[in-house]
Amino acid sequence: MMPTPKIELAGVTKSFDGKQILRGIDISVDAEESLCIIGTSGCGKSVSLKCLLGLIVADGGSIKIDGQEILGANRKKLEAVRRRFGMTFQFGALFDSLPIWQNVTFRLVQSQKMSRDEARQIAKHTITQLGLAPDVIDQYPAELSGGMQKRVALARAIADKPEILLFDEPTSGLDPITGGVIDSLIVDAVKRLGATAITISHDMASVRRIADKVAMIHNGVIIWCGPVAKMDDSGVPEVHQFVHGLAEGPLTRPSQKGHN
Ligand SMILES: Nc1ncnc2c1ncn2[C@@H]1O[C@H](COP(=O)(O)OP(=O)(O)OP(=O)(O)O)[C@@H](O)[C@H]1O
Repeated sequence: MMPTPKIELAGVTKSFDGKQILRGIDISVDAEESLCIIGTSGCGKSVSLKCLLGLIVADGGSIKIDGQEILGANRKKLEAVRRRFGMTFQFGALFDSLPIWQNVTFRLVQSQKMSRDEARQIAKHTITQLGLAPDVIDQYPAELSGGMQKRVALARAIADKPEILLFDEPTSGLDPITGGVIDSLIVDAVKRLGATAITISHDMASVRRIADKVAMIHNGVIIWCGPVAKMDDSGVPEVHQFVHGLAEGPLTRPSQKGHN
């Protein structure tokens, strides 16, 4: 018998103000698998992850975690489900007014009554695993470089050892070397935790490092999903154009051609 997928979205739809963004998203991710979602800007990658987290309520379809339906679940159930997720957001990941140790252990302190010393120890342990110096825990986000802030955001996502990790453009805005370091930290963390991961990325080098499986969203549906090794010969013109960053192809909108 096939194992139950860890995460399964089936026919997920979502419109905003009459505009349909998701037209029936089907995604299945097995336990301990790492999926990357790709697609042009505004195609609905973040909306899909937010539906999965219950931050946005999908209009229709089904969203299951370990075979349990969560679309339409009550707040209590959603909160319990959310606790199983670690997430790094694309923007504004850290709380500027809190020192790094509080940023990293924010959820742990909230959900478990934990002493200040214990929280500081966990923060120190987690950030040093990610290659930051232990004394960084007493600094504030504004004192750190972009790459260090991404490591702190990653530390926060993994500090309470979640089963599922979601990353929204984890390497955006980083130089390629720092981006590569963050990618390998993500791969290590996912392996170490035995977590299931979904990452949104525009950076194809990063996708090749992180993904077991890749799914591309276009016009509100998944137009291709397959192992990362098959991405280069998907046979789908939109995937080919995106993966190779070609200016010409089916994804190029008419408004971007001529007319200027
Ligand atoms: N809360 C919201 N209210 C109204 N429209 C929204 C909302 N959230 C997203 N959208 C719209 O849904 C579309 C998809 O947004 P989404 O953030 O998922 O894109 P994306 O694929 O993640 O893009 P990018 O790669 O640029 O981050 C956009 O047109 C966006 O304006």
